[in-house]
Amino acid sequence: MTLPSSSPIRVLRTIQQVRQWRLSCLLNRESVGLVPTMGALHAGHCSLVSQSLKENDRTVVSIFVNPSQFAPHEDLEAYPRTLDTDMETLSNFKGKQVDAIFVPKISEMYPSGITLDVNKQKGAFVSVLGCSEQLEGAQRPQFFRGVATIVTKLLNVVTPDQIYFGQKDAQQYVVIKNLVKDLLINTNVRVMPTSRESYGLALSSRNAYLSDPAKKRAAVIYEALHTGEEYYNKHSQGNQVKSSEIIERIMPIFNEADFEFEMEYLAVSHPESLENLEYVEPGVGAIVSTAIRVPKENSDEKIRLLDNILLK
Ligand SMILES: Nc1ncnc2c1ncn2[C@@H]1O[C@H](COP(=O)(O)OP(=O)(O)OP(=O)(O)O)[C@@H](O)[C@H]1O
Ligand SMILES: CC(C)(CO)[C@@H](O)C(=O)[O-]
Ligand code: BAL
Repeated sequence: MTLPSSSPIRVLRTIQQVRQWRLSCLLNRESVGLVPTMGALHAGHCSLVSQSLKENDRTVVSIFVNPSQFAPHEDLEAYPRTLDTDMETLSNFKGKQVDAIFVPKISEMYPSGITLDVNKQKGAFVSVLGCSEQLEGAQRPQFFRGVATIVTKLLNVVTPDQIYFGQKDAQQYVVIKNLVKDLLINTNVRVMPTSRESYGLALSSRNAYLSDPAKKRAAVIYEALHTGEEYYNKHSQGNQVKSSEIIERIMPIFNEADFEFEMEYLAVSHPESLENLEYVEPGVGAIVSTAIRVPKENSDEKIRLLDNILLK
């Protein structure tokens, strides 16, 4: 896990190293962008990095598979870890380069230790009020608390001018925006559009669990959401549109899919509060989001994928 000695990218492993790096940026009056990731980098992550490179003097990418956002039965152990390839990917940006990669150990980020059992976690974990019990929050109760905790820690360590998230994990960025606002954290939360395969499937590190044919089949997720978007765009010219009508356009596409899937939720939510919406008002808009478990090829195992569409 090393970069070529000629690489200008600094690999920071401790909080102290990050703080020193950050201080040097401050002394040079350089703005800093932070892109938090769990690694297994793909073009979606790279779009966040490119944006940060454009908008800041310096960019740091964190790579940390955060245990506290996984429940004990989830895929923490199996989660793809491809640090060498990730470092290569981050070294290969054309033009302006990433300045630093932060790759902390678990003990660095969780000095009081950590257990995956949310009821036994000690130390300062960040509770998220409001939207934590809906959608992802209902399906993965530990998820928002874990994400809010690690992102707060990263913000405390890096103090970036801007922090970058992807539209794909819509509920995550809504939670983070609320957290930054409510805890009066001095950073700008930037959200970048979802990068997709040419056939529509949202890029995701967990796609690595699927074969190419299984990924192609999973493209039905985007096809279905896009059908809902088209319906909304056609009927929303100055009018509110009933959420149930949007859902009624989306569901048949899923039902015609030629594989067995499990839908955890399909919801039309307010873009800022994530409250369930009965009607979508043009100008206010909505997030139509879904979590689907799609089968791996030749296996009973199902992989959980997220996607969403932003209605304007
Ligand atoms: N397809 C994508 N387009 C744009 N941003 C993305 C995309 N996929 C992930 N991101 C963003 O990259 C950041 C890091 O995400 P993460 O490392 O968890 O990757 P991921 O692909 O979302 O992984 P997972 O499969 O675990 O959901 C998050 O802000 C996430 O929203
Ligand atoms: C924001 C994040 C890096 C926190 O671990 C993670 O949830 C992710 O990659 O989306
Ligand atoms: N991108 C979301 C990270 C997670 O599912 O844990």
